[in-house]
Amino acid sequence: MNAQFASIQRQYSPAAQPLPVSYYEWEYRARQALPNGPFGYIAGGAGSEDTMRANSDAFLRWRIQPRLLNDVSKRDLTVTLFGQTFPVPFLLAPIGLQEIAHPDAESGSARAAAELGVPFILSTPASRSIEKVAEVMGNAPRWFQLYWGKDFDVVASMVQRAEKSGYTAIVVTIDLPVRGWRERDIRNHYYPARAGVGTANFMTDPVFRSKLKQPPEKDMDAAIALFLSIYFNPALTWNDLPLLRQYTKLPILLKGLFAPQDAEMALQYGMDGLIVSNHGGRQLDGELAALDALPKISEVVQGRIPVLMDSGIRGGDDVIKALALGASAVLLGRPYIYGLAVAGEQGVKQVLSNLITDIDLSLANTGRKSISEINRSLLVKAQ
Ligand SMILES: Cc1cc2nc3c(=O)[nH]c(=O)nc-3n(C[C@H](O)[C@H](O)[C@H](O)COP(=O)(O)O)c2cc1C
Ligand SMILES: CCCCCCC(=O)C(=O)O
Repeated sequence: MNAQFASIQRQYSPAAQPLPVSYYEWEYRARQALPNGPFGYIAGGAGSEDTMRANSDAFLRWRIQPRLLNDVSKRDLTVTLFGQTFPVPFLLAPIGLQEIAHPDAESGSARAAAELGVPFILSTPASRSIEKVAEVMGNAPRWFQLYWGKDFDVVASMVQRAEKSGYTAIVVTIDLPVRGWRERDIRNHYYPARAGVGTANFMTDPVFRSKLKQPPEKDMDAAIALFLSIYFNPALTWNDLPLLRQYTKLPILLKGLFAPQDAEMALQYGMDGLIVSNHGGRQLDGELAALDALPKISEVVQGRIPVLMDSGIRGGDDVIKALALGASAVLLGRPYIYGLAVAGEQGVKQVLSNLITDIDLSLANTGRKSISEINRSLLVKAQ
């Protein structure tokens, strides 16, 4: 582990500050910190939350079989994606509306990520703008997640703002043509976007603003109505994808991909990367666990483009299992938002530094020295 992580680990060690350690403690403390509405929005999934549970259960069906006596005194956690080398094999998943968790919001998460060199993926429905987050991150690595709404002028404008502000990849999320059936939100009557939460990238967008009769500062209701009317785009198809290429030179990844046939399509359409994800079980209950979908997708792709994965990553062993099943890197979702909810930026930093240490120790205990040495031979199916 490099000295920077070691010193942050000491600075934020649970002994020095009474912050949680395990995922379950963070979740418990977040539940205490937040009202029902925001907590349910973050923690909840679609329907009866079968898929959300399946995401975690899937990791239990694989067991790690270490190979020992292999001098693991020096270890390398780096991964290289699209020519950029990152110090750890995970990125922060795009999570919108972060101000419902804590006033530090995306600025806090992005600052914590930047301090540790963990790449941060900013969401389209963020509560802090593309430019604001770029400002707090300096030169630290960041990608932009795109919800491709109904108004392509606005979509293109956001992508170009991201490119100009130093984001180095575009993640197009394709698994939200419409909102999922989220029972906790229905029960709690919780629809924060209707109150304008998560609209920072729209309210600051010159093209979006040009479509309003009055600026949002003068008529917020009309601005929110326009946002809601263009946000979801159930009509999007594969044939729309080439258009995006005309507006950016950045690598384009598709997030939310599940079927091997769709992986074939993504290759045909020249996509640069894929993220196997079921949105943390928030969209379609009954879907396969994300980890179970990963091996077939990586078999189709055969290493031609990076395949990333999220939905259910909680600890270092989960990261190792996903990498062993073909992921080039993984995305961390809810765990860091619970860190944000409990202790703002410092909570995120603690969650990240714990995970980094956990991955490092787990790697050593598998008998591997580097992420590139992780492969399928590390795993056996649990009986
Ligand atoms: C509160 C919340 C908001 C999210 N917002 C977005 C988003 O704006 N864009 C996106 O692509 N995915 C979004 N996701 C999905 C995450 O990127 C990721 O796929 C998911 O959290 C992975 O599941 P896990 O957190 O259970 O590991 C969101 C997830 C949560 C929990
Ligand atoms: C109208 C705003 C919807 C935001 C969806 C964000 C997301 O991906 C999620 O909640 O999941």
